[in-house]
Amino acid sequence: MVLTSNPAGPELTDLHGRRFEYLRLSLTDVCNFRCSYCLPDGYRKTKGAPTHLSVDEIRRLVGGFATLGLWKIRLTGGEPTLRTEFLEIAKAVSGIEGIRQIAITTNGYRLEARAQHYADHGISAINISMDSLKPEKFHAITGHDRLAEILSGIDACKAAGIASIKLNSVLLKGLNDDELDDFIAFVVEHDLTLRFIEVMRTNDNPGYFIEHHLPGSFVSDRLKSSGWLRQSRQAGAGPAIEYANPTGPGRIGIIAPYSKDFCASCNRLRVSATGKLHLCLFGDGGVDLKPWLQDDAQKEELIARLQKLVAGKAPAHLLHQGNSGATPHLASIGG
Ligand SMILES: Nc1nc2c(ncn2[C@@H]2O[C@H](COP(=O)(O)OP(=O)(O)OP(=O)(O)O)[C@@H](O)[C@H]2O)c(=O)[nH]1
Ligand SMILES: C[S@@+](CC[C@H](N)C(=O)[O-])C[C@H]1O[C@@H](n2cnc3c(N)ncnc32)[C@H](O)[C@@H]1O
Ligand code: SF4
Ligand code: SF4
Repeated sequence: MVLTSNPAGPELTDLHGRRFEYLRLSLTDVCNFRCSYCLPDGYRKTKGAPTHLSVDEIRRLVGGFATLGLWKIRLTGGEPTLRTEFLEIAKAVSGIEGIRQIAITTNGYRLEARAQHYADHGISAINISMDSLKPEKFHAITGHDRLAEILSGIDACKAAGIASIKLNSVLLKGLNDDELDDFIAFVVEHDLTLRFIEVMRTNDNPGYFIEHHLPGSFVSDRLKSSGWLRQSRQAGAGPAIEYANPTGPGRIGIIAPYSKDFCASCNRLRVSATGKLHLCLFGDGGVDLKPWLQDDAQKEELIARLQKLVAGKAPAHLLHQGNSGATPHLASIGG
């Protein structure tokens, strides 16, 4: 039996029997990196683009979701830490009744200096993107020579007592697939979890996808042959299948959206930086929630709207048919 986190209250469910307890909230589309699979030409401002949600709008939004049983919020982007009110937002969200975890996904920007502030403002889980352990290759993939900063940022997160620290590496044929053993040695040495993400096709990267996509089995075959043990999924966890080192510390996860039944256990929703609800990473253009975030008195209306919209979530993405929905790149929606 699955226990609900909101036993007395309403829930967010869809017609395929999935319950949603995890919100990925993008704080900004802006990014300072130029990852080759995401924003190879860097962030470009579009004229007349809608403004991002204010702190008050975010508070109302998360309050509505929390009433519907969502307890985990991941702040993402673009690069979420570039948002000037980042700490204020983290603090505001962590104080909302029912919210049990504030997580962030970051490229590690200024992490060493800021990790303690993050912890002090209620952030207890940090996922850090790190696509290579070789400085030159890291630079080539992200457009920035900042691997050393990430490494010292990881140490700072540990020192700040961040309870969960994970690394994300997009698995890229011909770019970092030769580093698999180095990544494994790194997580064992540093007692960390690293997840390999299969590169996903978006509307902007079809050629790149064909050139660099590698199935997650490239990693799982290697792990299984060395005796790594597949773990069961934790409550509220993302879609990664994780393996534990049989002889010591370290975990490796695989996020394989092209694998069978990947979407059957989908437990997350997304809201873009401008306040659009996206039912799927590869869905349509999203539904604007801003009109229901203007006054605290709109909460009942917001909740009713969320329940109605979420009920209609599609069963799965259509990536196998080469259909990435309306998603130009993952920075537009927060990954
Ligand atoms: N297709 C798809 N990819 C996802 C989904 N969730 C996460 N990913 C991919 O995995 C990347 C890293 O996810 P994270 O931001 O670290 O979040 P998470 O995997 O939910 O992390 P945990 O909460 O620590 O389990 C995302 O940016 C996406 O590229 C999902 O629901 N669908
Ligand atoms: C969109 S970024 C946003 C947060 C932050 N800027 C970062 O890079 O961690 C979130 C995650 O999406 C991953 N990502 C971006 N584009 C991707 C793609 N096309 N396929 C797979 N993962 C992708 C990144 O590697 C990163 O781990
Ligand atoms: S993956 Fe993250 S860091 Fe890289 S360009 Fe996209 S949003 Fe920026
Ligand atoms: S692709 Fe869409 S339905 Fe599938 S797991 Fe991701 S968000 Fe959920």
